[in-house]
Amino acid sequence: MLVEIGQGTLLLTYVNNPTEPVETGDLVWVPVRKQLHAGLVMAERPEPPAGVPKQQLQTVKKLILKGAFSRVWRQLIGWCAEHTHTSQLQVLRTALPPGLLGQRAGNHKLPQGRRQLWVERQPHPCTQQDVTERQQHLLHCLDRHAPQGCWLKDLLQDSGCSRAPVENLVKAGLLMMEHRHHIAPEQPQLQPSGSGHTPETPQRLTPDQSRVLASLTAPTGLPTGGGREVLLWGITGSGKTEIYLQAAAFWLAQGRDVLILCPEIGLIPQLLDRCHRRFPDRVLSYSSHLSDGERRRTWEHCRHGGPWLVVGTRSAVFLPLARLGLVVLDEEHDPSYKQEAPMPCYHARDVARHRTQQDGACLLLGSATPSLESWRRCRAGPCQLLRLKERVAGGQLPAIRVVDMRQELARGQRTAISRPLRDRLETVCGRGEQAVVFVPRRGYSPFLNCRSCGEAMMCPHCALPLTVHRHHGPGAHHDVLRCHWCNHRQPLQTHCHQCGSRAFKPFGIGTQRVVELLQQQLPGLRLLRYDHDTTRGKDGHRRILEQFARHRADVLVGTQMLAKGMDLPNVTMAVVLAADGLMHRPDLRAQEQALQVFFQLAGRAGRGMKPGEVLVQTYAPEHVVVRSLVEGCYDRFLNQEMESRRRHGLVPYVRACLLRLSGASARTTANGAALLAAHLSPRLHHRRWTVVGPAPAPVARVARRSRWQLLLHGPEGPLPLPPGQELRSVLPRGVDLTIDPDPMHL
Ligand SMILES: Nc1ncnc2c1ncn2[C@@H]1O[C@H](COP(=O)(O)OP(=O)(O)OP(=O)(O)O)[C@@H](O)[C@H]1O
Ligand SMILES: [Zn+2]
Repeated sequence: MLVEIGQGTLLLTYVNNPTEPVETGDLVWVPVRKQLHAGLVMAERPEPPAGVPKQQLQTVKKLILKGAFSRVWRQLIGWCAEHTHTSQLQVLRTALPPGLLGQRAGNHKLPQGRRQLWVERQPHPCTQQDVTERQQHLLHCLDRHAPQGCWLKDLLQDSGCSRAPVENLVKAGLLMMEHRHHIAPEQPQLQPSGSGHTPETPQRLTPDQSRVLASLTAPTGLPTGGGREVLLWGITGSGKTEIYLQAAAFWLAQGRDVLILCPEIGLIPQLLDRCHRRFPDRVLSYSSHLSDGERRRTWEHCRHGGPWLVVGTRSAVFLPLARLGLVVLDEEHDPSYKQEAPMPCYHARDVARHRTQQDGACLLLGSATPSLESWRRCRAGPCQLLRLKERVAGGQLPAIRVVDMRQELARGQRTAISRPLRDRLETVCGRGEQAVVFVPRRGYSPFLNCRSCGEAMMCPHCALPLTVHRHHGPGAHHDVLRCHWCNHRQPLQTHCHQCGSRAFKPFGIGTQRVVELLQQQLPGLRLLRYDHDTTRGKDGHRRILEQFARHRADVLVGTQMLAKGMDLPNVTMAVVLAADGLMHRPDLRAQEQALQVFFQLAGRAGRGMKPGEVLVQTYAPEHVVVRSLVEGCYDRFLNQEMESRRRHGLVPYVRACLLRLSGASARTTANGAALLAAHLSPRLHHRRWTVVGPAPAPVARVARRSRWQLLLHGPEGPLPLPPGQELRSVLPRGVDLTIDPDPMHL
């Protein structure tokens, strides 16, 4: 029994309830220290665990929900645990909505619903006997429309059969049938607050879009049970979203559920609005914007009724949708699909792929700038490639102009806003059009230097400089220092703690600073800021985007969230204020990711009838990333990068795994890393894996904890790691270990 107590989750053993026996997958009440807690039955065993006398075990109190978790869903959790080297408990903690387990007897209101008959394939059929034609037809209907099972009444309706052949199949051991609670979809969720949606009809597809949709929905001829994977590589503004929606309509019409994942919470409101307009009553959402109760409700709805269209972020990939037909990963290249911490360090794309294979569903990966991993899967075979090479309205991709900041400097221009940028912004906004300006960092400036000794102000808890944030009061402003990693805040000091000097200078630029500079240099411009600090709260993203869409501002200055998904016809200019920071990060994927962001950002300009333009400020105009952007050659970049990775034996041609250690004591953590390396090396060597390190992590201390890491490299295939328990037993007390297979940052 899995029981959540306080912050932790435990696996406990109970005696089954004699009057109302419970089974694997049921949600039940169990006593823990004289209080009732909700628990999930994970497995049934004939005997108590070794060494535990049966009379010491307590008894299951009461059933809450029969069959709360299906066999297929539990298999998914098991697979994910194995794949991420995590316990099933930890995967469940990520996969379940907050507060589903736990001690909440009072407010634990799960919808009860009516009891109805549920039919599914017997997982291990024990007979091989012949079936009649009618029975064959029934099995075929079930496999095609509901491989995970369905309500008896739906199956009868779907197949046009009577109940007798179903019962015979149950007798023959090919099907199983049981009572479950069926919750009618009386109140599908929850339209976003304050938005009355006018229904919307599908758009007439362009010939290119029609071709893509036709191949997506064509019968595959795949044997039942197999999944299918498609990469939709469509340039920005080529109408991918419309294809997602029409593909969703196709699967919904067949009674199958559809899941659309977005990499970032800021993208959800717009997409959700469109889905609500297109499919009133069918739409659910699941992201951390929702309250615990709302998330639990979505979860519950997923198990019943439907078919649903769910829009969500990463963890929505675990929702218990029973008849999954289509999973879309929009912006599939986005690194936010990977969970870095806490464990399980899973990639939503891998989980989605496994699910779609399990359920005989379609996985649709959409991007204007596909990841190297997905591109490789296309070339190697398992993934089908569909392309959209034109913008919907036949509009051109915007022209890209590079401003060489070295020349600007030589001309005596010392500010971050170059002359060409100032001129273009003035012209564009003077015409009544709008611009977006991308700045990689938020805040006023990324760090504060002492002018006398050069010392940067560091966070007292982390090995990182503090960021300057400016607060504007009436008529005055004051600065505070903040750590973006541990949230530490402190007032600006008046003198340097190293040399006593009072001369401080903020270094580098963040979004706040750019707004201030633009205000000074183009006083008439109306500006809005779009970053983590200005989009707090439930409707934060929607609020700012709506203001901008209503032309309450001429320029939107923001971080990466600006680059994604925004579809505003009046935006004709996109600006990369400082390209260099992103391109030169010490990371294997730095170039690929920088180019992805730049292409995405460029794609925001000129989406309507008016042509767009892009301006990139950089000190390295001849850099391969800048050149690829200017020439519009993402393909070429991808192929060259892939060839270079192959030649040098780098991911994705090899596998990697990062072992991250952290502990309060620097010495003990370093010691732990060395012990772990010594323990692993012989075993890994044997399997042709190598250990790089131990080394301090790139950020060697966060929130007062030291961080070390071991990087493992080896041939493709399974990770030759012993179980996490064995690894942890090598470590000194107080040192934590995170296992991150296929890490995004190398
Ligand atoms: N068949 C169509 N007819 C008319 N307009 C369309 C059609 N398909 C899409 N559009 C419109 O074209 C615009 C761009 O489409 P969409 O946002 O789907 O592109 P996208 O490929 O998802 O772009 P990005 O990758 O940049 O987010 C939208 O305003 C959309 O409403
Ligand atoms: Zn800190």
